[in-house]
Amino acid sequence: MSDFPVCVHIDVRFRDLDPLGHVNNAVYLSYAETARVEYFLRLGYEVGSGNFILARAEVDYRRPIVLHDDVRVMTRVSKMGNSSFRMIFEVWANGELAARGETVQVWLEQGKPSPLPEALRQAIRRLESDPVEGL
Ligand SMILES: CC(C)(COP(=O)(O)OP(=O)(O)OC[C@H]1O[C@@H](n2cnc3c(N)ncnc32)[C@H](O)[C@@H]1OP(=O)(O)O)[C@@H](O)C(=O)NCCC(=O)NCCSC(=O)c1cc(O)c2ccccc2c1O
Repeated sequence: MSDFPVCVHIDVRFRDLDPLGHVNNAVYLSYAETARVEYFLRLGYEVGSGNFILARAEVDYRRPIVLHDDVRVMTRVSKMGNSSFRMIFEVWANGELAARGETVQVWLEQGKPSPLPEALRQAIRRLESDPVEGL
């Protein structure tokens, strides 16, 4: 199994649920976002001249999550491109895989896709213990 450098605990809120009592599908992306933001914080990388934007998100749903489940989300970088990089995430509920997915982030400078800064690559290299394709 991959080693994820970041794992966050999620408190499932009543408003996350659909009328059947399951966490709504769109909410999984906000859980993944919580882990992604924690990953960026852990990188300690100061965004200077540019910013990230999310270009793509996909999710495979494996089992429902309900209120009071013990939910954890893990994430890591899986592939570095030129101006983009991919992250995978897994959502676990009570020790079972509930969903996994992937997002693509693009680095923008003056609003245009630009080569990922070398300092960002180095920060990711420091945080990740497994090899990352393209890094
Ligand atoms: C995303 C765009 C800026 C792409 O613009 P454009 O199409 O002109 O770019 P290129 O064709 O040159 O591609 C550059 C680069 O990106 C890869 N790529 C582009 N689109 C995709 C895609 N759909 N899937 C996969 N990969 C894609 C492409 O392969 C190139 O990769 P290289 O590595 O080879 O260079 C433009 O389409 C755009 O602006 N789209 C709208 C984006 C948007 O509005 N997103 C939602 C809001 S942002 C957001 O929600 C967000 C969430 C977070 O959790 C964040 C967390 C932390 C920081 C920021 C966050 C954030 O912004």
